[in-house]
Amino acid sequence: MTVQGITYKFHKNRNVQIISCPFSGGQARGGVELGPDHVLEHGLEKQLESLDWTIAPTKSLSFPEPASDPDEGKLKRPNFVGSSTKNVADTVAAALKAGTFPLTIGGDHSLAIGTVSGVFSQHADACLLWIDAHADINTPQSTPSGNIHGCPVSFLMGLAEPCPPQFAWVKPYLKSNKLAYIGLRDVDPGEREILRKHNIAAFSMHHVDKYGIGKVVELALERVNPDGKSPIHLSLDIDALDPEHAPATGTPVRGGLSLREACYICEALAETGNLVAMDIMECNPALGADAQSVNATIAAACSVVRCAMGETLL
Ligand SMILES: NC(=[NH2+])NCCC[C@H](N)C(=O)O
Ligand SMILES: [Mn+2]
Ligand SMILES: [Mn+2]
Repeated sequence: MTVQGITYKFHKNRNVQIISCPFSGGQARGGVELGPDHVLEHGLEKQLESLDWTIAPTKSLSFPEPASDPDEGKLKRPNFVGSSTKNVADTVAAALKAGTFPLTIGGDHSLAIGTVSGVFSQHADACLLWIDAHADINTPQSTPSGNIHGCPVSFLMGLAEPCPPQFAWVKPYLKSNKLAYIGLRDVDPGEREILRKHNIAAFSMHHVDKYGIGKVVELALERVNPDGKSPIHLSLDIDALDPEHAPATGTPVRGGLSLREACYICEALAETGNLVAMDIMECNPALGADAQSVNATIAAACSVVRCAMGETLL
């Protein structure tokens, strides 16, 4: 692939399927369902076109709320999240079957139950890079909040026992040696135990400071993709970034990634040539202190996506 005289070794097939997911059922704060429209209004499609991607007509999913949705144990809105994420899984799988790169814009991070299921249904040997302040690996028992956006990884790994019936369709594709985190700094006690028990590659902000982001990405890829052959799914929660850069999000945590560190992660994954899907999640335009902080958050989301799609690699 040559663009303006520059040869790219990554993203051999530059066809992207944007999947807009205005979904907020995995947490309690209104407004995260507005994220996709804001990101699209920021001009993401044009930006990707200028990076020489062919854009399939954007798929905008709609998520009908079930008439009745009682808690399942501690879990809130299990029917809504279960059916919505199934829809996302089918859409992501179809995008991959059609030879496109699924770029899913959330919406809250429970959507990743769908995106990751869709990717692993097509690429059984894939690995998952989860860039987030949070581990999102609570089980239905360990969740302190009952918000399912704090639980997707446990469902994907089959750690929820018994599995809530709304998520019986989720296959436990994700093995502990195919998952790596970067950016963690707010991990619940139950999650900490799970990460240790399963020996999951978890790089916190401490490791980013200690080793530098370049080394951390290298270490993460060594753990989940030692032979360099696995397809990579990148699931990026905008709250991985420091609230200075991305304040408009539901669960901000201070002391996060700089914009450049987040961009670097995306560039390094693009550079592998193995990136097959990306999620950008948890932008909540209703939560910025003012228009400027919303705009900064949306601009940061567009930046990291462009970096993952090849912008800054020359
Ligand atoms: N996707 C997110 N922003 N997740 C935040 C999760 C917060 C907390 N660990 C919980 O389980 O409720
Ligand atoms: Mn998070
Ligand atoms: Mn998250």
